[in-house]
Amino acid sequence: MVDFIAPVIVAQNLQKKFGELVAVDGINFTVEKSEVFGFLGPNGAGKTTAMRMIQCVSPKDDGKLEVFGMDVNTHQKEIKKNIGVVPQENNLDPDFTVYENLFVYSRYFDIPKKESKERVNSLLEFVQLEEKKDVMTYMLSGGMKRRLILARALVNNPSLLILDEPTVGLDPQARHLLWEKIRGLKKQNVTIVLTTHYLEEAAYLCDRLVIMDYGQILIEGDPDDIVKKYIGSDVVEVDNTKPVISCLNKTDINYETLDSTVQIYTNEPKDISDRLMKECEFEKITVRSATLEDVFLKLTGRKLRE
Ligand SMILES: Nc1ncnc2c1ncn2[C@@H]1O[C@H](COP(=O)(O)OP(=O)(O)OP(=O)(O)O)[C@@H](O)[C@H]1O
Repeated sequence: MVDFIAPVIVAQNLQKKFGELVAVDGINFTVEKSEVFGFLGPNGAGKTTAMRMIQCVSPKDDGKLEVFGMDVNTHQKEIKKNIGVVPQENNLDPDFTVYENLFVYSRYFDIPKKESKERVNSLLEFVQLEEKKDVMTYMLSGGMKRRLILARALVNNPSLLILDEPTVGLDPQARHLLWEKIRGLKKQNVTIVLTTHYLEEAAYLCDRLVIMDYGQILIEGDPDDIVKKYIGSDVVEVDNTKPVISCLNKTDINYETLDSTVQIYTNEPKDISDRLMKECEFEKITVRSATLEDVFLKLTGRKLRE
C-alpha cells in the first residue's frame, strides 16, 4: 500500500468521447485519502467510463487526471499496482475454485507464495467464504460471487479500491452483507471510490458523492447535506388532482408535480400537513423523509431508476 497524503485522485476538466458521444464531459472532482467517494447516477451517466480512466484501462481524451499524484497516461503501471477493482460484471474464472481464483490472481503481483497463501486465507475469512474455498465459482450465489470479487480486488493490499456497481442485482440481504464488508474496509482507512444507481447505497456508504447525469457532475457534497440543502428534511405528498392543485394555488405553499403525486419539500412537515388539512381539507396526506432520489428528481425532472 502506498502512503500518500495529498488527494488520492484529482480530476480537472476530465473528458472522454466515443466518436461523437461525450461520455464524460469536463468533470472536476477530488478524492481524499481514507474517504468513501461515490458516483451516483442513472444508466449511461458516464460513471463506468470515469472509473475506467482512473483504472488506466481507458485513456482520457482531455483534461487532467492524477491518481496518487501521477498522470494516468504516463504512469499506468505504478498506478495499477496500487489499485483494486470490483468491476460491474462477475468476471471470475469459471475453471478455478474459489481459492484458486484468488491465489492465481495473487501471482500477478510480486507477492511471495507463502505470503500469498496467508493473504488469500485471511481474505476468504473476511468475505465469509472459507467454507466454499474448494467450490467451483459457478456454484456460488450472486452475493457470494460479488464477495469473492471483492476479496480478489484486495489481494494486492490496494491503496485505492474501485467498486463499480458493487451490489447490482443482489437481494437486500446479500446487499447488506456486502455493505458491511465495505464499511469494514472503510474502518481500515482504505480509500474507496464507488459507482451506484442505488441511492440507499450511496447514502449509506459515502462520505461524499457526486450526482452525474449525461456525462456531467450536477452536484457534489455530503449525502445528508445535499438532501437538506436541496430538499429539506421531509417530503409531504398528496394526490395530483385538479381540486388539489387549485386549492394549493390559493396558498403560498411551493410544490412540484410528479405524475400522480404533488410533492412539497419542507423542514416543517407538521405545519404543512396541518395547513393542508385546514386550508384545503385534504384527507390523504403522506409525509416521508427526503432522499437523494428527490434531489435527482428536482435537478433533472427524472427518476434515477426509470
Ligand atoms: N466503449 C464504448 N463505446 C461507445 N460508447 C460507449 C462505450 N462505453 C460507454 N459508452 C457510452 O458512454 C455513455 C456512458 O456509459 P457508462 O457505461 O460510463 O455509463 P454508466 O453511468 O456507468 O452507466 P451503467 O451504470 O449503465 O454502466 C453511454 O452512453 C454508453 O453507451
